[in-house]
Amino acid sequence: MAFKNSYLKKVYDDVAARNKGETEFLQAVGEVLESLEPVVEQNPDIIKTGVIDRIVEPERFIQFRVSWVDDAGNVRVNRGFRVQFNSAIGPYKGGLRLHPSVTGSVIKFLGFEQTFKNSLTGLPMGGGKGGSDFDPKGKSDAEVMRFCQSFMTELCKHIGADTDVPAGDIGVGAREIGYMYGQYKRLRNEFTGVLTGKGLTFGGSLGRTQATGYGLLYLTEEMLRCMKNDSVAGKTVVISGSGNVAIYATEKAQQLGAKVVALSDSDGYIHDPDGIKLDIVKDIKEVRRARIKEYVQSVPTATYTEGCTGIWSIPCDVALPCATQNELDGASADKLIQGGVTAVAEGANMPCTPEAVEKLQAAGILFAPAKAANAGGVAVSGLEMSQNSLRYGWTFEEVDSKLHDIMLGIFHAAYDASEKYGSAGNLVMGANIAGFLKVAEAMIAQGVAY
Ligand SMILES: NC(=O)C1=CN([C@@H]2O[C@H](COP(=O)(O)OP(=O)(O)OC[C@H]3O[C@@H](n4cnc5c(N)ncnc54)[C@H](O)[C@@H]3O)[C@@H](O)[C@H]2O)C=CC1
Ligand SMILES: O=C(O)CCC(=O)C(=O)O
Repeated sequence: MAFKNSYLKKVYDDVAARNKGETEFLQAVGEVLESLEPVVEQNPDIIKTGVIDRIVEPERFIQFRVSWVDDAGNVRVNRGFRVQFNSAIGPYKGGLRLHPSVTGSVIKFLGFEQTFKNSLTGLPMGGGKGGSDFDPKGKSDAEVMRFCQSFMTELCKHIGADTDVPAGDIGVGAREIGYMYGQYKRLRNEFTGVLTGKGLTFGGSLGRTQATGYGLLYLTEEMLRCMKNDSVAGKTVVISGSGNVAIYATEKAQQLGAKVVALSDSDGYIHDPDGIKLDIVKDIKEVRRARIKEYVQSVPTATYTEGCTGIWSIPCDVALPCATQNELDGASADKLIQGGVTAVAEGANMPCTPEAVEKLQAAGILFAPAKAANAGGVAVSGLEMSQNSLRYGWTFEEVDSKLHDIMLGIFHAAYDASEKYGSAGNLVMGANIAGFLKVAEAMIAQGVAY
């Protein structure tokens, strides 16, 4: 990390010393602190409030044992986490990830980012995140249910509709939220909006399934319109991943008139130059929970290639990384630039490495960071909380129109902050600053012992 400001360098060094080896968390903290240099320069009094020293330390970090019994009768043990990062502007809010790569560092980076993302939505939500190193791949429905029940048996002691409201993330969709909600209700005997992403028959919001992918395209469209007088229509788009975010990003991109030519999973990627047939992908991923390579059995003109990073060699106008953190590195950024990319927007959380972001920005590529670009999911989660509190449900069109307005608001908040703090068009800096300022103001108003 290259800090010009000695105070920010000291904050970063303290975080690095306290969180040794937590590379993902340190990467996320370093990026935000770098963005705050002009804020500290313009308002040196902020140092005395200690708000920056406080915002990088989670309010609470919970780690717990999750034991469950597999179909063969064996006892299995996983590690569960919930980080309650910041509650200055609302109850902790953020998803749960089930993936073998989950560690304390991954959960902390996600919870830290969530704090600023939630602030950008304009809704009253603090930052949190959780999950487990449980691997849902290859598990039966009954095993997933038993795991989710055991996980919630501990998690329910720490969450609540006005305290902390988890939702889905990688490996957690409608099925897992249903099992967890059922267990919460059994244990607590209360029907509240304690989770979002719920099924539509028990308090879920229309539009939550589509929200992150649709929101990503609403923001990308606004970025192209305002910064390049252009639009998504007619563009060739490459999207990584083939989960919730990637599928609904593809759907909205196609509705806006773009051609999506590639998708991937953790084994490899498909390239369909004629345009991805989304109904086939939905059947493979949402119904059969199978691998993306099966696509070429239905579409023989498409190709399948093993490995994840090759997808960025496919020439495109717009690239939307929607799989996982650090999936797009400096070499992949070079390939995208050579392939003529003009805009990159992050659907996943922190999918581009710092080197990739630097290269894309230096090449003049429009770049929308995750905190802004993928905030649509949590925004509609916030709308689900509102509907639960009202004991009411809005139509799909009502939710979608609010989502659209929120995403445009996020783009303009980030753009305006980038201008005000001297880096017009640098949306990484703008999103970090705009997200930070609201949380910081609330923390200062609430006093030092939060
Ligand atoms: N679901 C949501 O509402 C939101 C999700 N996100 C982020 O979006 C990303 C994707 O999440 P979801 O779509 O919800 O998860 P998901 O579990 O529905 O799908 C994840 C997909 O990524 C693929 N994948 C995993 N590692 C990969 C790799 N190295 N290369 C290529 N593909 C890989 C998986 O095979 C799967 O198809 C994550 O970073 C998540 O944190 C961000 C905001 C909201
Ligand atoms: O809907 C939510 O509460 C969380 C979504 C999420 O995990 C994210 O924005 O990364």
